[in-house]
Amino acid sequence: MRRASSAYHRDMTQDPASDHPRIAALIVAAGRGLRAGGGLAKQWRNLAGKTVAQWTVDAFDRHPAIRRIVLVTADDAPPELLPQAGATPMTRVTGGATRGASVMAGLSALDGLADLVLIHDVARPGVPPKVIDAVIAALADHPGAAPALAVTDALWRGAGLVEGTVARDGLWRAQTPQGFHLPAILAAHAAFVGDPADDVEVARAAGLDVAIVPGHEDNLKITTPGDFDRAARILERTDMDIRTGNGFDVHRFGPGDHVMLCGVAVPHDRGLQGHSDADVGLHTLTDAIYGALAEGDIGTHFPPSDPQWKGAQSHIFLSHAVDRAAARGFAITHADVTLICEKPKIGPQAAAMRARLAELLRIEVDRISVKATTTEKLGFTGREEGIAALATVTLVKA
Ligand SMILES: Nc1ccn([C@@H]2O[C@H](COP(=O)(O)OP(=O)(O)OP(=O)(O)O)[C@@H](O)[C@H]2O)c(=O)n1
Ligand SMILES: C[C@](O)(CO)[C@H](O)COP(=O)(O)O
Repeated sequence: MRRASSAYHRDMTQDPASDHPRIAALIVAAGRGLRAGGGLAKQWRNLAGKTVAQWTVDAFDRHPAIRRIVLVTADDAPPELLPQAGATPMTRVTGGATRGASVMAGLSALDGLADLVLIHDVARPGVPPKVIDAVIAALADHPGAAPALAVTDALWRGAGLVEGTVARDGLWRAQTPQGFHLPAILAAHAAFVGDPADDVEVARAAGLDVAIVPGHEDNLKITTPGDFDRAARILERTDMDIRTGNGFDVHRFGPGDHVMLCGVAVPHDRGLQGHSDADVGLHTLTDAIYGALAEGDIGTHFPPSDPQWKGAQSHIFLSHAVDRAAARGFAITHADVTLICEKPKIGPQAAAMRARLAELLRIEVDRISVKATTTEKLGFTGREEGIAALATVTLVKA
């Protein structure tokens, strides 16, 4: 049995002889969603900004272990609502009249192209990465693995009146993805007669052991109309992307009668030297934003070798970084700048600097901190040879 490893990389060789199993996600989306009502099948409906199917595809697309996605849909799936592929290759195949038939269509399309397959309901858009991780990890030791939650409420039998209580010990609420070694589950589905509740039933009928791994409440299946609101709340909560960037810069003193710091001209008996106006505070903040975006640094976007930036006002650089963040859907929620110098004194200028940074970052002034420190006469700032600056920014994409 080829062992699943935690060291998955999308750029691994596709060589079937590789030590790493090739893992595919099979997303079944050929159902009619009758219990959810609303006309349009539930997987094509909008949920917190994108279709249910797009959320589900994205959950597997961004999981680093998944090499390939097969999406199973009905022939009449609305073309304009089909999910877009991301970095992971995705193919679409036509499903059947039952869930089992749709799974079989997807498995057949994957034959020979994967070692492990994770079979997932499109109607579970909030599947957390750690649930996918747990299924994959368990496949190292078992031919099948599936997430589930222990039943915690009392269970009754009855209709209108309670007729009895059912022992809940050892009962589980089954979820997906249900993961298997592909050849084994393909053979199991091919041999199965009837309409299985899920792939675990098929696997067990073929004598395959299926390990139970921890499921998650966020992995709910949208089944009835009320599930849409619950799923939207989960996705809005879990899809937040919060980033921190840091920056550091130094400029040396030279001749002059002021220094530019955080966009404010501060009178001083020397100036700061640099290719631009040498505003060490703005440069540091700009680098922090590029860092949070993982888009290089100020030199990447404004090369010092380019004469057009000679003497440039540094707010141009900061505004570019702020525009990049906005274009990527990020809001800057906080910036903290520390200026390191013996002189000039920063305290009397800090309010003006915060106000200018609020304009440039386009956020409220109470989200901006400007502070200063000395190095106790130690080092190059202590000897008053230059000014150093540190910055930290927080970016949030909701
Ligand atoms: N012929 C079918 C039937 C179901 N499914 C998929 O299997 C999963 C099972 O979830 P379920 O809630 O039963 O979906 P539906 O069958 O669409 O819903 P309903 O039973 O309410 O019609 C869903 O992802 C559904 O799209 C499928 O691919 N092909
Ligand atoms: C596979 C499944 O999601 C496990 O919980 C479920 O059985 C499929 O949906 P259905 O509501 O039982 O049709």
